[in-house]
Amino acid sequence: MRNERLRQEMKAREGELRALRQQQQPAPCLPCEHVQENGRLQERLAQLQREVEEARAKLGELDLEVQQKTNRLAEVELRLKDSLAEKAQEEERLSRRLRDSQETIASLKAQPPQVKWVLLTVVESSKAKQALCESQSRNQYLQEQVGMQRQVLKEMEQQLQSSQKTAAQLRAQIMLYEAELERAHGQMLEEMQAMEDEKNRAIEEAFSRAQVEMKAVHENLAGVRTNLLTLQPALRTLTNDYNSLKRQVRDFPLLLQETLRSARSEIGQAIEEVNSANRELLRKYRRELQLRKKCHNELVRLKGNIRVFGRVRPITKEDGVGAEAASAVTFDPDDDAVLHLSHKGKQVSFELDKVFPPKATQEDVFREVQALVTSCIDGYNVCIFAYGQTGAGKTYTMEGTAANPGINQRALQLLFAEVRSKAADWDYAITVSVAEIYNEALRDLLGKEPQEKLEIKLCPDGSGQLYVPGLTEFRVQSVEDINKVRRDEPLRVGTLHMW
Ligand SMILES: Nc1ncnc2c1ncn2[C@@H]1O[C@H](COP(=O)(O)OP(=O)(O)OP(=O)(O)O)[C@@H](O)[C@H]1O
Repeated sequence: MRNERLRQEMKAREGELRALRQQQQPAPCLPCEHVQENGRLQERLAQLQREVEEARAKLGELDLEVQQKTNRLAEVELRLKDSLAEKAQEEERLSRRLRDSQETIASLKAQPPQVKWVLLTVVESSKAKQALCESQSRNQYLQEQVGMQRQVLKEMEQQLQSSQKTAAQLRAQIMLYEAELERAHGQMLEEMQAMEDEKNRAIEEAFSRAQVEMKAVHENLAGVRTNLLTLQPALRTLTNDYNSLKRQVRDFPLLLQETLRSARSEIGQAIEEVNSANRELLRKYRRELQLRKKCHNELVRLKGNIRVFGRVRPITKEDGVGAEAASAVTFDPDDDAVLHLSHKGKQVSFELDKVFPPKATQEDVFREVQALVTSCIDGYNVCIFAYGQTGAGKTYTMEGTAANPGINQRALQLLFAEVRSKAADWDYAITVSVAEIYNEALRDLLGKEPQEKLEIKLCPDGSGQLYVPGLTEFRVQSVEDINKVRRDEPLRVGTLHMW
């Protein structure tokens, strides 16, 4: 009963396992840890099934063994029964023969007195003699018969005794057989009980293991289900995204071809436009270049290649006091190119390209030279330098102050502004070098060895240009870069070279 119940429970668990496996099968999802966990659970289920199969096979073997032993026992019992029946029949037959013999003996014992009387009467006549002879012979025969019967009786008694002995032996043997049978039966029952116990134990162990595993499987399955439920929206979103991406990928070559075609035509059109614009710009540039060169040449022709400006600074307390200090320099109100200097009572006049009076501002001075800066950008060499006695205002004019910068700062601002405005069409490289000529010696003020004397040489390209081999150059991108270089080594001379 218990085995049957366990079998039914095992069948029910197997059914649950199959149902779980079927539930797990249709979940082809993305490769994730749940799939791996499913794989592990399936392996575990397969292992449990194998264990159940093994237990079932073992149970079948035990059943077979019990069946064989039961059959053997039934055979032995049957043989014993047959043997007992045979013995009982033999005993019955012998008893019957013994009874017959005893009856025969008893009947023979009852006959003798009649025979003796007949013998006496027969002696008197021949007939009697004959009868006597016959009786005698008959008597003889009967006696022989009696002897024979006695012999038979004796034999039968012996046979009976031997049969009784055999029956006793058989009974003892039967008892032995019965005892042995009982013992074998008990042993068999014990073995059957042990096997039954072992089988039950194995089934219970397998069942409890299966229950534990089933519980774990259920828990894992619940977790997997929960994860699947939480993953389903994400999976749906991913599937939608994937489908939309697939559509995009499918349509992409067409879209790409279309886009490339339109881009090509746009680019071709743009290139054509740019080319025509470039051609137009080039034409304009060449025209402007020619115009500028013409202007420059005109300027040079009109103003001369070398221009000399005079600037009279305001009177300071270092100039002394008095009328002489105040009236040392006078101007012609009608000509800004003439300067009169009073020297020892005589007036000396100087004619220059332009004279800046004390009231002239830094902007006024720079306006006069700023065309030279643009000439520098156009490829002409320009040199602006200040000359004068100590305190004449060279540094003020060239460098100026932070609040009121001079030619240098303004020229650099203009230079970089011009370069920036042309940056789309031109590449400019601006470098800074600072050199000093003092007592006929040329020194590199930005070099590592400022005391080292350098030389001025003619360019070997035959252009007639001068250059200083080994002069340190710094590439600069802005006015601030130049000022930084100059902060490290301030210009000692108020001179600006551009080339
Ligand atoms: N146009 C001007 N307006 C106002 N102040 C000026 C002007 N020119 C020069 N000064 C002032 O005169 C003084 C001397 O000028 P500055 O130092 O420029 O002379 P310098 O020629 O460079 O002298 P040095 O050769 O000795 O260096 C300075 O205080 C300067 O501010």
